Amino acid sequence: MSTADFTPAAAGAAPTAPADADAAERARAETLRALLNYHAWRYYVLDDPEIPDAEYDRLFAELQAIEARHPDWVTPDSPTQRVGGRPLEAFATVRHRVPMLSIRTETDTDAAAALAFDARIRKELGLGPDDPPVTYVAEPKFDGLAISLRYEAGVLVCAATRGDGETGEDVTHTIRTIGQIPLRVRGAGAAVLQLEVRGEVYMRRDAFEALNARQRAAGEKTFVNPRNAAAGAVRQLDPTVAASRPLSFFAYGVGEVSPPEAGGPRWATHWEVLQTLREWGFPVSEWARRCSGGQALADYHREMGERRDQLPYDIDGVVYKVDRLDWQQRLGFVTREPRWAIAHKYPAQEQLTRVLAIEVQVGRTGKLTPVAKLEPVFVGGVTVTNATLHNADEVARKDVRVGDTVIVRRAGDVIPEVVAVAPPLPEPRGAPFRMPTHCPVCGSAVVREEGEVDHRCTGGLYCPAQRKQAILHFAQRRAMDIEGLGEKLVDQLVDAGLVRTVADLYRLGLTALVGLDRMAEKSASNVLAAIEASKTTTLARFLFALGIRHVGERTARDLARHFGTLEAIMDASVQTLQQAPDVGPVVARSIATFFAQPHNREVIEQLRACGVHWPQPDPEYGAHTLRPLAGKTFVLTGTLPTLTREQAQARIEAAGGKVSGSVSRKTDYVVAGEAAGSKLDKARELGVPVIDEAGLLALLNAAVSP
Ligand SMILES: NC(=O)c1ccc[n+]([C@@H]2O[C@H](COP(=O)([O-])OP(=O)(O)OC[C@H]3O[C@@H](n4cnc5c(N)ncnc54)[C@H](O)[C@@H]3O)[C@@H](O)[C@H]2O)c1
Ligand SMILES: [Zn+2]
Repeated sequence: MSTADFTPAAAGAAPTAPADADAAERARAETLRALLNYHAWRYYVLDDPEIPDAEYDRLFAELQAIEARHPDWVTPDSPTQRVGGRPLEAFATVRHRVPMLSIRTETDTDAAAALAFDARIRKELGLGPDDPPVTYVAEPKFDGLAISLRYEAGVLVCAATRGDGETGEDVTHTIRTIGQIPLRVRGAGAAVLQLEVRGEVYMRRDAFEALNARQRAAGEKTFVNPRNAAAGAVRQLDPTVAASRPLSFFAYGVGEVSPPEAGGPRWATHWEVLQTLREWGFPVSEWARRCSGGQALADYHREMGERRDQLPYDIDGVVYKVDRLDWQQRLGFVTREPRWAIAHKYPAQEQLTRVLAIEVQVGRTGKLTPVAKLEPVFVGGVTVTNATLHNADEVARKDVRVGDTVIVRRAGDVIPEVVAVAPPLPEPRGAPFRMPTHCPVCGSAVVREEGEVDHRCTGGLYCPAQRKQAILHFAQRRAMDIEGLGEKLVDQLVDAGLVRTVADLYRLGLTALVGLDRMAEKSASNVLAAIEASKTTTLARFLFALGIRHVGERTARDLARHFGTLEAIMDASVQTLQQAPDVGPVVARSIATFFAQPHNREVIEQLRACGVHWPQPDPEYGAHTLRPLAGKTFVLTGTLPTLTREQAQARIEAAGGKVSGSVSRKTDYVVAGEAAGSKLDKARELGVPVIDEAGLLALLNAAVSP
C-alpha cells in the first residue's frame, strides 16, 4: 500500500494542470512537514507512534526529495533539519556538551549503498584510485534509544536522552536501574576526569515478549515494539517502573572526554574507542568489525542481515563509521548528521497493511487464536499474509476490525503480530470481532474459563486440530501406557490418515504399520502388542488418558474412587461432581462440558467397543470415605501441645493425607503450634486455612465416624 493511500493529505494533493504543479508541490511539502512533526512528536515525546517507521521514513524521503529540488523552500522547523524531539517538561534538562546527532539513513537495502558511501568518503577525503582502501568500523544499528552517560572521576553522575540533539532529558534515575550500565568505570577509566559514553538502551526481544505477555494477562495495553517499550521505561518518572522492565545497553561511542593532557585516553581510531570502552566495563557489541573498503562493508551488511533474526534484540540496520578519528574530524557534519557515518537499513520489521478477514485457528491443545488474514505485505524480510491477534480480549483492546489498516510486526522467529490499528479508520467500519461459540474445526462447544484469557475447544478427544496432542497424551506411560507410541510415530499415523481419534489405535493392523517409513516388522508388532496390552487398564488411568482439562492423575484417581464407574462420572451434574474430593467448580464444569460433547462420547464408546476395559466398580471405590484426609496436604509448624511432629504426621497419613515441608497454594491446611514461624506467615499470605491441634484432631475424628 502506498503512502498516498494512507496520508490524510492525499485527498487534497495532486492536481493535474502543470501550471499548478509548483503550488501543489509546495502545499505537499507543507503537509508533509505537519505530518512528520506530528508523528515525530508521537514517537519521540509520547513514545507512542501511530505509524510504522517505514511509513515515517517514506514520508521523510518524500519531503527530502522535494526540498532537494527546491532548497529555498526549506524551513528551519522542517523535520529534515532537526534531530529527535523536544525534551518533556516533566524532566530536568541536560545540555549536551557535544551534540547528539542523527545518522544519515540509507533505506536502499542492496549492497550498492555501501559502495556508494565508500566512494563518497574517498572523494571527500581526496583519495585517488591508487590510495589504499579506507578502514571503517561496521556495527549493528541497535533499535533502542540513544543515551549519553556522564561520568566524573569514574562515577556516573548523569544520564540523558538525546532530546533535540542539543538538550536532552535527565533520566539518571531510570538509567541507574539498568544492571549493564556501570555506576563506576572500571580500571584506568576511573582516572579519566570527564567521560561521556554514548550508547543505546534497548530491550531484548524475549524480555519484550514476556513484558507484553504480562500486559496481556493483566488486561493492559501492549507495546508496539521493543524500542517503544524501552523508551517508555527510560522516560518514566518512577524508577521502579523502569526496573520492572528489563533493559540492556550497548556503548558505541563517546561524547566529551578529558584530553590526554588532563589524564584522558589517547585514541587514534574509533576501533580503539570501542576496545577501551569494553575494558572500562561497558557492554560493546561482539559484532562490531573493522572493514577495509566498500566491498567489506557490503559483505558485512549481508552477513548481519542473515544473522538478524537470530540476534536476541532488534536491529534496524548497520552503521558504517570511518575508523580514523582525524578523518572523522576532517569530514565533519551537516545539519543533523555526521558526514563520516551512515546507517544502512534492513527491510522494516513493521509495515502497514489491510485486514481482509479475521479467522480463528485451533491449536493442538484446543486453544483458539484469532488470526488476521492480511493483504500480503513484505515485513521483516518475508511476505506476511497472516498475523496473530492472540485472543479475544486483545482484539477488543486493539479494536481490530475487517477492513482496517493495521501495523504488522515480524521480528526474529516470533510469529507475525498485529500490533495496532493505524489511522484513519475506514467509514463505515466493519463489525467488532466475536469469538465463535463452536469450534471452527470440529463444532464442539467453545468455553472460556473464569480468570482465563483464552477460549478453548472442548472436543479434545475428537477435534482434528488436537489429534496429535490427544493421542500422545492418551498413550503416555501414566495414562494408557502404550510403549513405542511416541511423537514421530503419532505424526506418521495421523499424517497418513491411519489414526483420526484414539479409538483408531485399536483398529491398527500389522500391514498398515509396516507400510510406514522406517517401520520394521519387529517394532511394528511390538507397538501392536503394547496397544493390545493397554486395553486392560484402570478407571483412573482411563479418565486421565481422556485429556479432560484440569483432570490430572490425582483428580482422575479421586474421581474413580468417589464415583466408582465411568457412567456415574459421565452422568454427574456439575453439582454432584463437586462432591468428589478436591473437585471445585472450575474442574467440575470442565468435566461436565467434556462429557456433554457428543463427539467425545462417541470416541469413548468406540474405545469400549474395541475392548478397552477396567474393573467395575473401581477397587478403591468408597475408600476415601474411610480416609477422610485423602488428597489433602498438610504443613506442620511450631510445637503442638500434645502430639509430637512425628505423631501428627503418622495420624494424618493414616487418614490418607500427606504432609509436606513447605506451604504453597496447593496446601490444604497449615497446622500451627507454639512458636510457629515463617510457614505461618506464608499461609496467611496465600490464604491457606490455619488450624491448631484441636482442629486437626477434629478432622481426624471425622475419619472414624463418616
Ligand atoms: N513511527 C514514527 O512515527 C516515527 C517518527 C519519528 C521517527 N521515527 C523513526 O526514527 C528513526 C529516525 O530517527 P533518528 O533521527 O533518531 O535516527 P536513527 O534512529 O535512525 O539513527 C540515529 C540513532 O541510531 C542509534 N544507533 C544505534 N546503533 C548505533 C551505533 N552502532 N552507532 C551509532 N548510533 C547508533 C543512535 O541512537 C542514534 O541516535 C527512523 O527509523 C524513523 O523511522 C519513527
Ligand atoms: Zn475442536
